[in-house]
Amino acid sequence: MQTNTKPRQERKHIRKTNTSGLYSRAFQQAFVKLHPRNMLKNPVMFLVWVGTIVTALVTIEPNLFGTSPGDNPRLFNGLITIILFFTLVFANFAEAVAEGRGKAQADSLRATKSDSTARKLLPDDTTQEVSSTALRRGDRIKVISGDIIPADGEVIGGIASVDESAITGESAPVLKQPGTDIASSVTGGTRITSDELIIRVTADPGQGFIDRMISLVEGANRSKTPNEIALTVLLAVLTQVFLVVIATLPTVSVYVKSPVSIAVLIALLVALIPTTIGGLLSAIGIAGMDRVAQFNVIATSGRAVEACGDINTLVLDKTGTITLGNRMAEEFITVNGHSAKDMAQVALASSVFDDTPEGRSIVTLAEKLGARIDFEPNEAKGLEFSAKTRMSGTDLPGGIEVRKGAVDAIKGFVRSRNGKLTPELDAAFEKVSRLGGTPLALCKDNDIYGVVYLKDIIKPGISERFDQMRRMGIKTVMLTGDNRITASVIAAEAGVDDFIAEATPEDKIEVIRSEQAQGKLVAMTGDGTNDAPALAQANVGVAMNSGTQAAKEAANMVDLDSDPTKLIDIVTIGKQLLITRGALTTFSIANDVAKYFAIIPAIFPEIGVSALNIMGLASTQSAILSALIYNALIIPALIPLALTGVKFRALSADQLLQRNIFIYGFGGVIAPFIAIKVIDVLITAVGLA
Ligand SMILES: Nc1ncnc2c1ncn2[C@@H]1O[C@H](COP(=O)(O)OP(=O)(O)OP(=O)(O)O)[C@@H](O)[C@H]1O
Ligand SMILES: [K+]
Ligand SMILES: [Mg+2]
Repeated sequence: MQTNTKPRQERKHIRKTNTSGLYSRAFQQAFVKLHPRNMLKNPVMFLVWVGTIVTALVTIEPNLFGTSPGDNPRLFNGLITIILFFTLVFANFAEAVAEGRGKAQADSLRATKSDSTARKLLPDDTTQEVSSTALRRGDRIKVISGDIIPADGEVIGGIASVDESAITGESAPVLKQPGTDIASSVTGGTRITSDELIIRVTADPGQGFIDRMISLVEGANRSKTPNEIALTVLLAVLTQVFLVVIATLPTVSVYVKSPVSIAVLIALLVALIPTTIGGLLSAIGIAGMDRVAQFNVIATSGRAVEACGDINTLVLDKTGTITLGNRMAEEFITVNGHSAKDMAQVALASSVFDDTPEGRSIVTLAEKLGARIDFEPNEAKGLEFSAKTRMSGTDLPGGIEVRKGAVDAIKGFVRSRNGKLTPELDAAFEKVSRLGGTPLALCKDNDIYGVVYLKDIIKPGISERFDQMRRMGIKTVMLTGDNRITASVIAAEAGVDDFIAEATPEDKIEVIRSEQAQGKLVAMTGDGTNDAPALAQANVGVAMNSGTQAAKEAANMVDLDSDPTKLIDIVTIGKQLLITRGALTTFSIANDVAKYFAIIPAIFPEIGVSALNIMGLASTQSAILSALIYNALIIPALIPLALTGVKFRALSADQLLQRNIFIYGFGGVIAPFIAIKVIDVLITAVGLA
């Protein structure tokens, strides 16, 4: 087996979104989002919202809820109100920036959509000009070179090249023709660049692929993911606990003769409840979907992206996913005393009707070796390759049957016609298999002529990717229709954990089910109609954009670049999303330690808790304001991290947890001590407190 030693070509396809004006629009949105209907969705921030209103009231009338202590309660309460207000604005800003990136992408997609006129084919095959919005599922339309295809559909006539760059960003035109699974589906909004096509419309207006993409990247129907809901509930419970604790403080404070004003209580509450993660939570989720979109993958829901982070098992095809997949006939190995010329002749006859890349490469090699068609093609009949029979071939005039296919399939064919099998055949089969190639046996009636060596190459860099997966605790399973020896050679070289050889399409769904029965979450890629049930069964199913409509509908993600290895990148993004959320939650809660040390001694200076005043803050007021200012500023400070995700390393879940607790837990305790002290010095210097 030869492998390419060139470094792996990075096929990143990061989509560029126009970010000019993104921040100013997000800043405006941050104010719009202050509407109570919006704030209610986030219990932690809603409490801050209520607190802001109360502090605003005691700014206007300091004695509204009992007397406010201090020299100038109005100034102090006013400062608290401003800081709380900005805490809300910063949290909304985080969400708006995350949403804004998706909106920019939606706008660029929308630009590809235009209400054009379409040529609808009437039952008598004459054409009628109609508006593209009048087209319905089932209509037949004609598109000619230069047209924007007005709707999603299946090609039922003609052959033409189509520029799909509007959705894939890839400028090379794609050939479209009827019949073939892959090449017969077209997407509305793409442009036909040659010839003409007859298309059967498969989507009503507004329901097409681009329409769905727009609403997805816009987050129009984004709903919270299960993990996000769980965390929201946890944060709400934590918030309630602090609320109860703070509510008992006035009683305590009367007892220790150190009255605490309502504004101070609210400041203390806001400092202690998890506003950092509460403010960044939805931004983290939106950014995760957005990162997937930047990889040119469209996810149908945030849930799907998040599920990627929990994946235990990755099911991958061999041909085209782990290997480059353009299997070419490399060599004909003759058996049973047949000459090379005779074998080439039979190989050509077996493949003239075989339209697969394998079939075409066999024709090319046979012709190179001098073979020529020596029968009347109109009197012969082609037998298409199927993954079930694992054979293809031609019925020649005069009842002669020429077949090629998987060696055991051809052996079965020959045996059923009382042909003889020789050890020579097994030797040729083994030779090709041990090279990691696909051996195809070739026969004419019951006589075996030899073995065709279909050569394939493992994608450069793929074994490093599998190593990465293993370190993350993800099991990789390779599925192939190929024989056991070839499968084991490729599996060993690529470094997958497990493989299944001689797999039928049904085996795929079986593998997924059995992994799921053990409580595993499974991800897979696929493109054919065959794959649709397996894509639906998998927890994460990624369909290739080049695939059939059925596969795309069954999947929860569509890869616009049709690159099966993208699944590995998506899993990484999902993991990163979960890790980012965990890290920022840890950080947010660890922050409380420092805020506690800053505020409690400041509130109760009389009763000796000043022993806690290890920070040596200037005054009660300065301590409270410093803690609150830190609490507000930490949100925008962490927006970049929330949007890009914490730096990702391929480690097991346990190692990652340890590492993150160390960095974000320990860092979360230390950072506010320093920051609050610095803010205290600054605001004292400018005379604010
Ligand atoms: N055009 C063809 N004509 C005859 N036999 C073929 C042809 N293409 C493939 N085969 C045989 O059928 C087997 C099954 O093919 P199938 O496409 O299901 O699996 P595969 O391509 O080998 O594996 P993978 O699951 O990685 O795609 C192949 O291993 C090969 O032996
Ligand atoms: K807080
Ligand atoms: Mg295949």
